[in-house]
Amino acid sequence: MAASNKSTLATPERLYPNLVGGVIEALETIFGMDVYADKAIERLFKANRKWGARDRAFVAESVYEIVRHWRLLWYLLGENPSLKRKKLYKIFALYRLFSGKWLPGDDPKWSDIASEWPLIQKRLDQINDPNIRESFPDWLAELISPNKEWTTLAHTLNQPAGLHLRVNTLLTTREAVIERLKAEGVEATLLPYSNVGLQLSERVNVFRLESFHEGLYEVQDGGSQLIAPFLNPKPGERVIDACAGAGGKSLHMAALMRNKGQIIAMDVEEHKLSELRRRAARNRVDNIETRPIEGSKTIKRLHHSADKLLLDVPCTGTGVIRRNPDTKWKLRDEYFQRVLSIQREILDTYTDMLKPGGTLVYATCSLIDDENRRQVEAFLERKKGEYTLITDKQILPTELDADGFYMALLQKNG
Ligand SMILES: C[S@@+](CC[C@H](N)C(=O)[O-])C[C@H]1O[C@@H](n2cnc3c(N)ncnc32)[C@H](O)[C@@H]1O
Repeated sequence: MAASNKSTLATPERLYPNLVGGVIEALETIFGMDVYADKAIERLFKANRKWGARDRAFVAESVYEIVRHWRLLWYLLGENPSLKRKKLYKIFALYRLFSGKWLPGDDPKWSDIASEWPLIQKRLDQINDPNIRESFPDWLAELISPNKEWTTLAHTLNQPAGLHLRVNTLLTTREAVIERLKAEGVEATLLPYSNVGLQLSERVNVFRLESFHEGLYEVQDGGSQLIAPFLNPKPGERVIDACAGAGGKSLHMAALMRNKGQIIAMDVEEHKLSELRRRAARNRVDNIETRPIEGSKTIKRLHHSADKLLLDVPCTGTGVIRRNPDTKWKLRDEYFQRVLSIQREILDTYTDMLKPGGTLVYATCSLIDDENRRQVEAFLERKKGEYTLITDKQILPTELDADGFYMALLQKNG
């Protein structure tokens, strides 16, 4: 957080106590009850239906910014993190001052923080450690930072992410969608690095637009839009998307395949596949068949059946920290180890579904090498010459306006 006088949102004329109270309540839920920020905010909004768009934006922005800079704010205060209300109000006030936002100076609630400001500024000037400055736990920074410009990357991961769309080329073109959005009052421009991508000039709720309900586009980060073309599925092929979730990449592959051939979209969570079916109907995609994974039999039945295979595996989500800043505080080593072992198992067993000579993409939204290149190298070694790594790529938010992704293209030798 750079001290600045600019707020991305209109600052309310007053700091309404109920809104500030909402921010505090959300922080208590996030840190005290281990609830993700988006869910905590959703809950808060449901309980306060009278809040208007501006109120909601104020609460959401304040909560996200405080979560992003949680370590730094407590460091500046010179105290250990606490969930005591009084302390949280102090953290809120510090966040306002620090980001150059207006704080009512004559309110006694904020007076002590205002008097501590010179000391706080001194502490700030003396920080040399990027993990404190950019608020990352040391253990996580150690995992992400090797071979990367850490200071810049950590800073970039604290910038709110933009809103990207993937245009459904089965129904329309990027240019036509730009025009359509304009008529609906939304400004969009071409996303330079994805030939189906658009970026919106401001965050708007596109889900309420008619153009969205017509299936003309999906909300999908630009980095994520690079994964389906990396596998390059062709019309008429049989493709398996083994960790399809709600189908962001299945739908993209269907468009690349011109709706011809077959995509088998699998996941261990059936509710995600039912969301995928809803999205497919909206996108007028009819070459996707969903199949829940109920055990090893589901995989065995598809032995040697796919021309192409996408393994978009569960991961730590460290590439999407811009969107989910609480990952920094919620991620535990135990979960990290579990995810590594699930990835290993998916690689070892799901690759049986690929035909000899077929290609697969292993992908994560992680910035940690253990989940990425190292995971792939270990797989190649275990499989002793059965597979060849064709190429791999790490997308960094410092290089593209995108979330962080890793993708590796492998061939099953014939
Ligand atoms: C990164 S997400 C997939 C996102 C999705 N491909 C998309 O583009 O929207 C990983 C998915 O893997 C699923 N998953 C977790 N464990 C799995 C397993 N053992 N086999 C298959 N899928 C699994 C999760 O439910 C989650 O939907």
